[in-house]
Amino acid sequence: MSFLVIDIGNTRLKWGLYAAPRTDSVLQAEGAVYLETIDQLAETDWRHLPAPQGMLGCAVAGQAVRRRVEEQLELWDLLPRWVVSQSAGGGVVNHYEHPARLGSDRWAALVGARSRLLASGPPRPALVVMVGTAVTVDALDAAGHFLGGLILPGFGLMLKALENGTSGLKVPTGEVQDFPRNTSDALMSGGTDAIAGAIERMHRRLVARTGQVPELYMTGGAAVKLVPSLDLPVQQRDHLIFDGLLRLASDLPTVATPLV
Ligand SMILES: Nc1ncnc2c1ncn2[C@@H]1O[C@H](COP(=O)(O)OP(=O)(O)O)[C@@H](O)[C@H]1O
Ligand SMILES: CC(C)(COP(=O)(O)O)[C@@H](O)C(=O)NCCC(=O)O
Ligand SMILES: [K+]
Repeated sequence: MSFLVIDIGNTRLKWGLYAAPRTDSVLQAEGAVYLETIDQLAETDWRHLPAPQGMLGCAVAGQAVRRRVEEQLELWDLLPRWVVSQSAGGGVVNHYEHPARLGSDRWAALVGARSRLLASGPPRPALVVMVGTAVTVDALDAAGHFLGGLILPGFGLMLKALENGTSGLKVPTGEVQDFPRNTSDALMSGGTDAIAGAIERMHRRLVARTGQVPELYMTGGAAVKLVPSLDLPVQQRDHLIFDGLLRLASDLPTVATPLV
C-alpha cells in the first residue's frame, strides 16, 4: 500500500510517496511547492501519482492552509490524518511544558532523528536542527528524552526584518566571510553566525548535560546554506521529517482513526 507523507511549513509544502508506512520503505516520488501554489496540487504534482491508501502529515501553517490541502487530497479516497505532538511516541519522550504545543514538524523531526540514530548505532544524544522559515534547535538525550529547544528566525525572516527595520540594508544577499567588508556579505555572514552560533551553543549545553557528544541532524530548505559554515560534523537529512512521519504512521492502528 503506497503511503503519502506531507510536511506543511510556513513557506513550503513538502510531500513524499512511499511504498508503505514503514521507516525502511522506499521513496517512490516527492515534491516541494510554495504555499501560494498548493491549490493546484491535484492538477500538478499529484495528478499522475498512483492513489495512496493512506497519509499522515504535520502542519504548522494554520488551519486554513491545512483545509486547502485537504481539498486537494479529495483527489483520492483517503482520510487526511495530521500529527499532534504527543507526550511520548515514536521512541521519544516529550518534556515540553505543554507537549501538544510543540510544533508537529519539530515532533516529527525528533522522532525521525531518534529512529535514524537507533538504526545506525548505540543510543546517544542528538541535536535536531530545522532550518526553514524559522530555525529550531532541539535537544534529545541518549534515552530519547526531548529536553527542550530553541526557536529563532530563519535566514529569510532575519534579512526581511533588517530590510524593513532600517533604511540602509536594502541590498542583495552576499557571501559568508570571516571578516565581511561589504553590506551584502555582512548580512549573509551575520545571519549564518546567528544560526550557527545558536547550534554550537546548544551543542555545548547538551554535551555538558549528557557527558556525551551528540549526533547532529540538520534538515530544512536552507540547511544546504548553513552546513558549510558549521564547525561541527553534521548529518544533513532532507527527509528527516518524512522519516518521523513514517515512524509515527507505523505505530498507528491500521484502522483509519483521525488523530485530531
Ligand atoms: N534550495 C534552496 N536553497 C537555499 N535556501 C532555500 C532553498 N529552498 C528553500 N530555501 C529557504 O528555506 C526556507 C524554506 O525552507 P523550508 O524547509 O521549506 O521551510 P518551511 O518548512 O518553514 O516551509 C525559506 O527561507 C527559503 O528561502
Ligand atoms: C517553530 C515553527 C514555526 C517552525 O516552523 P517552520 O519554520 O518549519 O515553518 C513551528 O514548529 C511552530 O509553529 N511551532 C509551534 C510553537 C513551538 O514549537 O513552541
Ligand atoms: K519545516
